[in-house]
Amino acid sequence: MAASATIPSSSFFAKNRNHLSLSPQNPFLSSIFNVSLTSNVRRRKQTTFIVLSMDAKPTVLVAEKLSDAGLKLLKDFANVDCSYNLSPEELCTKISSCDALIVRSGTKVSRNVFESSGGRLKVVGRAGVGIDNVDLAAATENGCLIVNAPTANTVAAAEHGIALLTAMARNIAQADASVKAGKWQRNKYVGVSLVGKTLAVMGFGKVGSEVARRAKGLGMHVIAHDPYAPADRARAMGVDLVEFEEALATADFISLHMPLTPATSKILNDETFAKMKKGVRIINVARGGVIDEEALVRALDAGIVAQAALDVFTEEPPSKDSKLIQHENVTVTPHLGASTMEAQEGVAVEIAEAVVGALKGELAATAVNAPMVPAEVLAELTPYVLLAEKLGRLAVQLVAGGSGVKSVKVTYSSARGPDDLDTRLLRAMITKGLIEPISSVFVNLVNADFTAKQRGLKITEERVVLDGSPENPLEYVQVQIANVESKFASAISESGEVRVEGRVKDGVPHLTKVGSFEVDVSLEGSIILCRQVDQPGMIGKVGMTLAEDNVNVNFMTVGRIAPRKQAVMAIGVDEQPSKETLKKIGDIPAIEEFVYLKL
Ligand SMILES: NC(=O)c1ccc[n+]([C@@H]2O[C@H](COP(=O)([O-])OP(=O)(O)OC[C@H]3O[C@@H](n4cnc5c(N)ncnc54)[C@H](O)[C@@H]3O)[C@@H](O)[C@H]2O)c1
Ligand SMILES: O=C(O)[C@H](O)COP(=O)(O)O
Repeated sequence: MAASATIPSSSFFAKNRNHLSLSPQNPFLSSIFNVSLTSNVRRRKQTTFIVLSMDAKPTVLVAEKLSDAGLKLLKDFANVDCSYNLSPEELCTKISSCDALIVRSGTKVSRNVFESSGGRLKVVGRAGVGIDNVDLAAATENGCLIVNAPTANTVAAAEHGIALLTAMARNIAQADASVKAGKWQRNKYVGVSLVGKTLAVMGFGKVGSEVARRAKGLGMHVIAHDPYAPADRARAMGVDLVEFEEALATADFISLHMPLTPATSKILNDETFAKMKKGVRIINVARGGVIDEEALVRALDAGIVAQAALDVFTEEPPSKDSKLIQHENVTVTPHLGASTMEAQEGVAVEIAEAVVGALKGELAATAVNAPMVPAEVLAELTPYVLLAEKLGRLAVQLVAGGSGVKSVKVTYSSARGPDDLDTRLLRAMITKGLIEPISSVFVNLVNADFTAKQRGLKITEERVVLDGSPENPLEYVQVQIANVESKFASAISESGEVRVEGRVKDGVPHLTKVGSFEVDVSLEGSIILCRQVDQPGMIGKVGMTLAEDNVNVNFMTVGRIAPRKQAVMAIGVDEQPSKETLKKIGDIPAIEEFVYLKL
């Protein structure tokens, strides 16, 4: 009857720069990928499992050119299929045999791609920043993790922005073409100076702030508009954060550095061009879609915009006879912002590490559609995450019929302040525990909230703040399911819900309450709950019945209202008892009800 810990301590975690490495048996691994070290690719209901057995490597499809350094990292871990220029149909066909996909901005990762993968595609790595070419909603619905490489090309993009700014101001591209055409037009290509001019940086994030820093070095007066940027960061760089309208009205140059979102789509349009200073110059190394390109042609023709320098387009490549591309006051490059040797090597390594990490079950620091939890927080939360899933599993199995579960309340009790506890991970795992035993749906950290919503499962969370030393992140977690009947009446609390409560003891999750009965059983193997009239010999009788079936008991406790009154016995078992054995337990005269629960 000795308890045994399921979570090794120090060897369990191996931290690296961005990730927390976890052993293959860990909760995140199974949560994100359902990886098994021993099984081969197999179907579980509708879900294909990724397999990391020694002889079955995952397959990574690299759909756009990636630097050798990144490819090498991938090849050390996976089978790598470099297939460039695939048509959408070819991509959909290939994807069903791939566990991961790596793209740049040139590949549309549409809903069709996720649906065609049949559940096998577990991670898409975007070797760059912008993820507007990936259908994030479809990825999330299909439980596919999206990671990007958000930092390695920042400087390259900023340098390209400055290159376009200076080239445009001095007509470099046009003058170059003219000289090569045998002309010598010194009067035609008189430029404008930058020093003392106002540059409005629209989007003061990574690239925008690097552009601002460089423009200050050129002697420009830099202002920025970004509704989400902290003013003190801008102030520290000598940049004034201003409202959108002010930026439009005062800038001599406008450089765009915001992501393409529904809010920024065509943010420069007829109406906004009309508010600009006559003769303004526009630089775009963000995304083509932030400008209404037809309106820009009109503004150029009207002389509102004197010049534009564009690296990105609504459609890439743009049509050859596009009026915008051919406009004599427009300088263009074919989406070269991130295209330096250094940046490409950087993004390739960054994305390869993130994809390999994700395939190993690590939580990526650059996850776009899953909770990003710092490694040290994750290390502390791990046993609680395991506890959360198991409590969800137990609670739903206690419900008669199971599927009527609609309203779940989770209570986290902690001596830490509410801001110190990120419950997204815990909520996702409770959701997984609640849904998986009663459905064919595969739930992971990526799709947990979506799946709960889709099933009409409302999960409310409550914090109980305890006095005392906040040594542990949590004291207990309680899961209550309202408006249901239980197949084990003793699991119903005084207030009428199915209730289970658990704690982590010495790093091991324990079930500590069922209904209003205190119990104490480590959450490993499976559990038998029996309600009986408290009397001598009960532990022996049940223990012997299990022993006769060669079922090993790993833990056993009795929680009772009072001596010789009603009691709930919780028994942890390593093996599944046979039906006959369970019947024999039920037939022991003092046992009033019992339930067998798989963890
Ligand atoms: N041309 C290229 O090759 C290339 C290379 C790198 C990045 N990019 C693009 O540049 C853009 C910026 O990249 P980043 O790495 O700096 O991203 P980032 O997330 O660090 O910065 C984007 C900034 O835009 C701000 N923003 C959001 N909505 C805004 C709005 N309505 N108005 C003003 N600001 C708004 C955000 O608050 C954020 O600070 C992205 O679109 C990215 O795809 C292009
Ligand atoms: O968003 C980005 O990172 C840039 O636009 C670069 O895109 P690319 O990887 O296609 O060059």
